[in-house]
Amino acid sequence: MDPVEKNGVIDRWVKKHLVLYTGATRHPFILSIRDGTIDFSSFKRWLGQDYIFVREFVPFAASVLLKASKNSDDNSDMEVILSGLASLSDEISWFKQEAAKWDVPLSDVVVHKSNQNYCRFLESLMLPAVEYSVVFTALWAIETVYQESFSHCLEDGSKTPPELLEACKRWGSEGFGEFCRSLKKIVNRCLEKAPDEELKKAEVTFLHVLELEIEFWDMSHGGPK
Ligand SMILES: Cc1ncc(CNC=O)c(N)n1
Repeated sequence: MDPVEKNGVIDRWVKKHLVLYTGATRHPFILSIRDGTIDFSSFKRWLGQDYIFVREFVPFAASVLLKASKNSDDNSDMEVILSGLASLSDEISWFKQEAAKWDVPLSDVVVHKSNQNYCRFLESLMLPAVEYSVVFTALWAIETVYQESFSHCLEDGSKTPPELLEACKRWGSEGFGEFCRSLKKIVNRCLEKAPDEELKKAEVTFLHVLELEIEFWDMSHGGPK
């Protein structure tokens, strides 16, 4: 086995699509948090939209859990996803608390087009016919973009405003990093065994997540709409 093969499919894809990957994980929105120049109205816009996204993400994660219980050849997959679902329960409470702190009325957030597109994409992945390896690739990518983005705002030398540290720690912490590494191991295992056509589908799904994440950041970063 050559060293590239040994690293697994995911590392190969990240290398192959590094420009898009970096576009999602080092977006100007994130860089503005890290260098302290962020406009708080952008953060508030992100907060309201992401609360809506996360509420849609819960049934998606649950659909992956369901597929794990039926298709997985490793019964620890289910435990990993279940722990993710448990954190989402915490996360929803956090969003509500944070929104109150920032005076963002969650009940009347108007869903932005980019968010709607992303949620529609999640819905398409919830269909029973979509393969386990494909949905797991999406789950890994969605979580990892946030992990890589927010951990960047906690690194030495970052000037993240203290008001935003808690948000950054939610996804940038070591615990969430460990969770993402567990997801990556599972995806690599699934993809190693996937037939070529399924592998191609998973790669396209990965790229689609990156594009949707970039559009999500764009929406937060841009002017009021
Ligand atoms: C747009 C987007 N992508 C990924 C995440 C992280 N997953 C769950 O919280 C998120 N909250 N929002």
